[in-house]
Amino acid sequence: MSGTSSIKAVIAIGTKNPAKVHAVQDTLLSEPVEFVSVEAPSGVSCQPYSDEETRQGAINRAKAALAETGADLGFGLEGGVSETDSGSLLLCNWGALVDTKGRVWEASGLRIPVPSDVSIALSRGQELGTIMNARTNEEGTSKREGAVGSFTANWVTRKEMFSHIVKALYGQYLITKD
Ligand SMILES: O=P(O)(O)OP(=O)(O)OP(=O)(O)OC[C@H]1O[C@@H](n2cnc3c(O)ncnc32)[C@H](O)[C@@H]1O
Ligand SMILES: [Mg+2]
Repeated sequence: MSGTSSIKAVIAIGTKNPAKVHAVQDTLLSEPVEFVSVEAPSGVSCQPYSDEETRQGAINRAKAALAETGADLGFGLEGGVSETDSGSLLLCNWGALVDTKGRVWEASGLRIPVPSDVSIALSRGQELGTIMNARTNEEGTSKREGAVGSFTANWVTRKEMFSHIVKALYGQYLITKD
């Protein structure tokens, strides 16, 4: 049987975390693309502690995912916290999309205050995922609803939050790629 097969762009996703992988795959479901997910180093600390570090982690992951796979596009998504002028913490999340020409598109997502008990644990050097597991008495919260889900009674989940970033990245890419 012969058929016409359209050539699909391959998108590499720089993580194995299902909350992030599904955010990309489900958001771009109707686009002419294929997906591959790979562990990609963020090149920043496990728990980024500023907007800039979180943003850089997303860019590094996107570039590493592209380099590891030879895909057409690479997505990097990174979660972190950033300090306000008054010293309190906000959850922050960043995404980057890169292409084979070295172009980079960026977007950040929802910011929401981190409750003070969680902030204190973070300031002692613990990773947010670990703190949230202990706080909810569950394992793998960062792979599901995430801290943002816990702080919003699951009105905003980690996947949904990253989906918004993915839309902002892909939309920017579509209008500037040519
Ligand atoms: O496998 P990777 O992709 O690294 O997935 P991760 O869950 O470790 O995700 P990040 O490195 O991007 O996140 C940094 C830390 O923040 C935690 N985290 C959990 N939920 C989060 C949320 O809603 N926003 C930001 N960070 C979150 C996460 O578990 C990590 O400890
Ligand atoms: Mg991580």
